[in-house]
Amino acid sequence: MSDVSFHDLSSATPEQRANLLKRAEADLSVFVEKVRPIIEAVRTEGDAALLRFARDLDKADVAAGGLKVSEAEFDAAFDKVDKDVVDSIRFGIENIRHFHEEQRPETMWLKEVRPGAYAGDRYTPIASVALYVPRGKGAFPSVTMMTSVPAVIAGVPRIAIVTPPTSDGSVDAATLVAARLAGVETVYKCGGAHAVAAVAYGTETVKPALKIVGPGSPWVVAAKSLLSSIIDTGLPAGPSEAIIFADDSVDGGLAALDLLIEAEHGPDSSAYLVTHSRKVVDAALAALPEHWSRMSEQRVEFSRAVLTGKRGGIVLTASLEDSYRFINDYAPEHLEILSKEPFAHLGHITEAAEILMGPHTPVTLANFVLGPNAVLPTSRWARTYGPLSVTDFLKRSSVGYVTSAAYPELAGHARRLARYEGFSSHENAVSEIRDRYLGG
Ligand SMILES: NC(=O)c1ccc[n+]([C@@H]2O[C@H](COP(=O)([O-])OP(=O)(O)OC[C@H]3O[C@@H](n4cnc5c(N)ncnc54)[C@H](O)[C@@H]3O)[C@@H](O)[C@H]2O)c1
Ligand SMILES: N[C@H](CO)Cc1c[nH]c[nH+]1
Ligand SMILES: [Zn+2]
Repeated sequence: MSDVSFHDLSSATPEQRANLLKRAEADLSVFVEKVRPIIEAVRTEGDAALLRFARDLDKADVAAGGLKVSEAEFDAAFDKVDKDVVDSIRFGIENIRHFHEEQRPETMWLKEVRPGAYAGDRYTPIASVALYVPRGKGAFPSVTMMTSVPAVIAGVPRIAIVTPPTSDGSVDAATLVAARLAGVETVYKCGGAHAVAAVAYGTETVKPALKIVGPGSPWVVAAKSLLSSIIDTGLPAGPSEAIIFADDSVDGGLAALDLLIEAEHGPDSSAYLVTHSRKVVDAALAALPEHWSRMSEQRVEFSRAVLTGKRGGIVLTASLEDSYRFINDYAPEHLEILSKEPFAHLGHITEAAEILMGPHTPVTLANFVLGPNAVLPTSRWARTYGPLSVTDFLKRSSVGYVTSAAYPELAGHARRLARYEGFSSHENAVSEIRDRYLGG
């Protein structure tokens, strides 16, 4: 398809190259300004604002008093969802659980740092967490699985899902099935910026939470940025993005197939095929029309917008090293390494939130059922954040214990440093005054 964006890195200026790294979240200013009054309305009006935004923004008819999903709605969801889909949700949850159980740290460890002096860490669950499950350009039982399972493993006592209602005022049935199978029973029918405000401030129905995690549209991302001093907003997960990296050992048609996976999320997604092989580029371009012919109209529209726009397409590099450099600069949310020898490339990649190895590990598998978490940092945040994990639902306290035998040596050194820093009370607390009380 000739209108697919094509970028030849060997002739790109530094500015053109820098532009390729920009995501939709690079400029949230328009969203931030629109979101500000939404947040204020939820803060001051509570449930009434949530019901109004459900009607005006989600086009959903939620009854007064109906913001929380009832037991009966949960039960009915199991009748609505195809049994095979329920089986696949169970299969996914099982793998996600196996994977995340490995992440759970020991409740406490203590190390003897000096004879008789101990120091370590203790982990306890965060008291209350909200899980954002999107429902704009698709339904996301998978996000329900990815957020709920680690929260339950961490032992968070109060977990609530917030998700936009559909037009009849219900919540996507598979989302409810996934929530219950993962062990979460509280679901509120609100989404977008208003949901973030609701869990930050609390309303008559929605209990406030200490933290919100989960991906969302720029509306959600903008609200999180405005509310980050009220509620912990966790890792930044915005519109989906992927790099499909191919060396010259694979078919470009396959690379094109996988390029479309994340490109179909929405027009604000980002997706590049990165390769130094002309042969791969030509085969990918030739294959795209056939792949598009097998997709729904809406997903063609979304992925075409991405691949013909400023945040997607094909990047032809000068060499393998140039490909590695571009990928590390870009720091993608999802990275596929399409190669007969994927592990030969792995050591060259340091900046990517998820790295999927070889042609049998397409992004789809990891999005749904492989086990690792598919809630991942976007917009280059993979340079400092990792995927959502059990530790996102825990907090860490340091623990120290000094015995009388170890005390004198530590006190002597601490005293000197306290004096140097000019803290007389700190110093007194480890001087001869303290010895008086300890009977020494
Ligand atoms: N990074 C990740 O881990 C990850 C995982 C899954 C999905 N995603 C991404 O999450 C995003 C989900 O977005 P989505 O749109 O499907 O669902 P969403 O739930 O995030 O957004 C829909 C909400 O936005 C609100 N909204 C829509 N238009 C609005 C307006 N004009 N003013 C105020 N609010 C408005 C709606 O009321 C609705 O509640 C996608 O971009 C997807 O790619 C990311
Ligand atoms: N690709 C998304 C994360 O960016 C996860 C997902 C769920 N469903 C489909 N895709
Ligand atoms: Zn996806």
